[in-house]
Amino acid sequence: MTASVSKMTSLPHELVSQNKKPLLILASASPRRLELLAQIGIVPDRVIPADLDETPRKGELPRLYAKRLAHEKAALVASQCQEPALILGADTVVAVGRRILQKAEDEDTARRHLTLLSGRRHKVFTAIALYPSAILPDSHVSERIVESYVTFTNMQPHHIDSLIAQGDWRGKAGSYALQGAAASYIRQMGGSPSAVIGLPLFETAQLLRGQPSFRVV
Ligand SMILES: Cc1cn([C@H]2C[C@H](O)[C@@H](COP(=O)(O)OP(=O)(O)OP(=O)(O)O)O2)c(=O)[nH]c1=O
Repeated sequence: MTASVSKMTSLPHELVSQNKKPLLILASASPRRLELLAQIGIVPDRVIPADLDETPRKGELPRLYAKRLAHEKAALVASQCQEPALILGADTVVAVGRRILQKAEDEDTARRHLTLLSGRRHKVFTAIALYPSAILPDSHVSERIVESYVTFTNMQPHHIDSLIAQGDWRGKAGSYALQGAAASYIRQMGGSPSAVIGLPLFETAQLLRGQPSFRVV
């Protein structure tokens, strides 16, 4: 597995002894996650994407895959962090039964995903994990996994072609964006809209409120 994270500079240890608020680090390259955090008034001190091999293990179930990746992203950044910090990792997985629809690399794959999703209900699992850096006292690892479902109406090939042409499929699990043009084909959804878009806001705020060293209003 290849893994890398940008180098961080360390801060003086007085920060810990003075019990100052730790940094919040978002371990994600997803612009959606940053926007969603901003929606609840949270601006991370740093954004440090974790560069991981995201290949599912053979036979890995979607829920466990999402959970594993959220933990791995947060743990990787935490392991290389020299400052008192809380590190938030997240992963969103679109699943049809046991089948995981990963972010498509090309239009043909995205078209296959949308064709599969057309006229049926699927699940979206988003896992979040919050890790303290080694230097942060009185903190613990915490996690939440949120299961949502989304039902697409029947889409004709020209509807799918139009979605593909608009480009929303890029970088999205399942090759669609609930927050984009695909919404005009989504008959129903249940669970957490913010989780489908990448970060369950209620659960994220819960995790942060549960950390003694971090205050969220
Ligand atoms: C289903 C769905 C997914 N998505 C996005 C959220 C995530 O950014 C992405 C799922 O891929 P992820 O691997 O969870 O996240 P990422 O690769 O964007 O970022 P990182 O791994 O660095 O944290 O799909 C939407 O924006 N809208 C949707 O409706």
